[in-house]
Amino acid sequence: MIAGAHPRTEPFPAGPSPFIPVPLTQGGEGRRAFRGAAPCSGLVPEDRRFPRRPGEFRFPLAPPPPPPAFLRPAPGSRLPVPCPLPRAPGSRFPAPGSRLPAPGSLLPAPCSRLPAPCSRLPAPGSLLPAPGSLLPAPGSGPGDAAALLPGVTGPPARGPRSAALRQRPPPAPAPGQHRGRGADVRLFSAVRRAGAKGTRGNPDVRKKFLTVRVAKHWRRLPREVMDVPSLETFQVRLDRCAGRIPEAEAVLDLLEKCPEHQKKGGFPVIVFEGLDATGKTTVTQAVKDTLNGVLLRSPPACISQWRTVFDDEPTLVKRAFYAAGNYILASEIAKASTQAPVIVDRYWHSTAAYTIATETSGEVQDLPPVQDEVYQWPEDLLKPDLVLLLTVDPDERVRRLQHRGLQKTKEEAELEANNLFRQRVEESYRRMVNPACQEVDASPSKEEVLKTVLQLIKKHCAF
Ligand SMILES: Nc1ncnc2c1ncn2[C@@H]1O[C@H](COP(=O)(O)OP(=O)(O)OP(=O)(O)O)[C@@H](O)[C@H]1O
Ligand SMILES: Nc1ccn([C@@H]2O[C@H](COP(=O)(O)O)[C@@H](O)[C@H]2O)c(=O)n1
Repeated sequence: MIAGAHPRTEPFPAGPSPFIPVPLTQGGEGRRAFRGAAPCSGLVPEDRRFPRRPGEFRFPLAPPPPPPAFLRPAPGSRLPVPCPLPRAPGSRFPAPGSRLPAPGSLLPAPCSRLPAPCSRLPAPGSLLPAPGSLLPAPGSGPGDAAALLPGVTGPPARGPRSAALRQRPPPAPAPGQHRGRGADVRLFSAVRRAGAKGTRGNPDVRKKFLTVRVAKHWRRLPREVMDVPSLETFQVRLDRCAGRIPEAEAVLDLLEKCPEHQKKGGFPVIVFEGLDATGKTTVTQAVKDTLNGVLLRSPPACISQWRTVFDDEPTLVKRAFYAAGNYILASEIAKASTQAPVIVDRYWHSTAAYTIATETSGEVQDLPPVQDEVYQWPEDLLKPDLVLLLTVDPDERVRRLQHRGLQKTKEEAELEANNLFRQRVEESYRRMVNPACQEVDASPSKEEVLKTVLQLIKKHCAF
């Protein structure tokens, strides 16, 4: 049975009658206690359970499987000299300006961000820079150099799933939508249109225009962030880093147990979103009690123990973890919503809003424009009936954070210190569509906020 789900034998509503608010609890502690919670033992196989603190464990419990035969060196052949890429002094990255080895050559010994020895460099034309091209200086782009190195955007690391993922054709674009690398396609079609109108017959102008537009776009959002989000995209991303992060393999195992294209049951699914300390824990608990519903959270309990591992990873890996959590959560929602109303504390909008805000800089005007594809809900992820965005006056939010008294995460500290980051997250939430968020001013008292929320639920959800 789903963690936290109420077993039900009779149709809703049973228990306390809906819309009669129950007394409000303090809130806050419950949700936070989830960071590092024990895994759902039923879902995680015995040999895949990890200790609570990530620092206790950094290597797979079992020795890694041998590389597939086609990657093993021929008998009698000499192993390559480890780490042929020159390193910048004191850095894990190759020195800026160093050249990549030829395709098919053997890669260096493991050095945290590089793949296991014996894996092969991808062929030219893949997402990696062409062989012989100059490597960017570490930290030079929004995704930083790590995002360009294998293990993050390189080929899937290993395993039969990797092979299956590689063989599968890329997902077909939705009607009217560009294929996977939408950012490029859109960017270049925009340039071509502008070129046709304003630069016809003047190739020099076109050249300059192209350079400026492309550079500007890449400083804002790396292409991978713009990829059309789907379960497969995130599986591939996790698979690529599974060689060095065993927890990624465990997440993939859980994902494989979730049926694809989950369908909602007959009861409403209501999601609560917002910055930290806006009152999500408090209000979700109260709504759950009032409606006699089921309360679920993202990331779900069975993977939340690995949050600290992924929170320290580059954005693309971190977000693939949270996105995978949303797909696992979807299967919990699908099941629970056949039994009772489902209240969800964070879901896809959180993953998207924090990704967009992290990968951009500057003011809200610098975010991708309203109606951009990045604000769309993934086609293959179960949709809720209603998404409520709790917003609170910034000073009040700081007071609540202090009152909560828990240690701040790195991201929460950044939210507090960096006004622009906070504004970008909130504005990204507001720009999400299909479904869009209904904004709720959560600054008033807990009782008033609950009343407003229950009215909105009554208005938008069929009971
Ligand atoms: N309407 C309200 N008025 C005053 N205080 C509130 C209100 N709602 C919540 N609080 C208090 O603010 C603090 C943060 O609330 P809560 O934990 O519910 O927020 P949250 O959005 O779940 O935070 P996080 O995302 O960090 O888990 C708690 O101490 C809680 O008691
Ligand atoms: N669906 C989700 C859920 C969470 N995140 C990330 O976690 C942070 C908030 O976690 P709390 O437990 O403090 O609420 C949030 O800032 C996101 O970075 C996510 O990306 N997607």
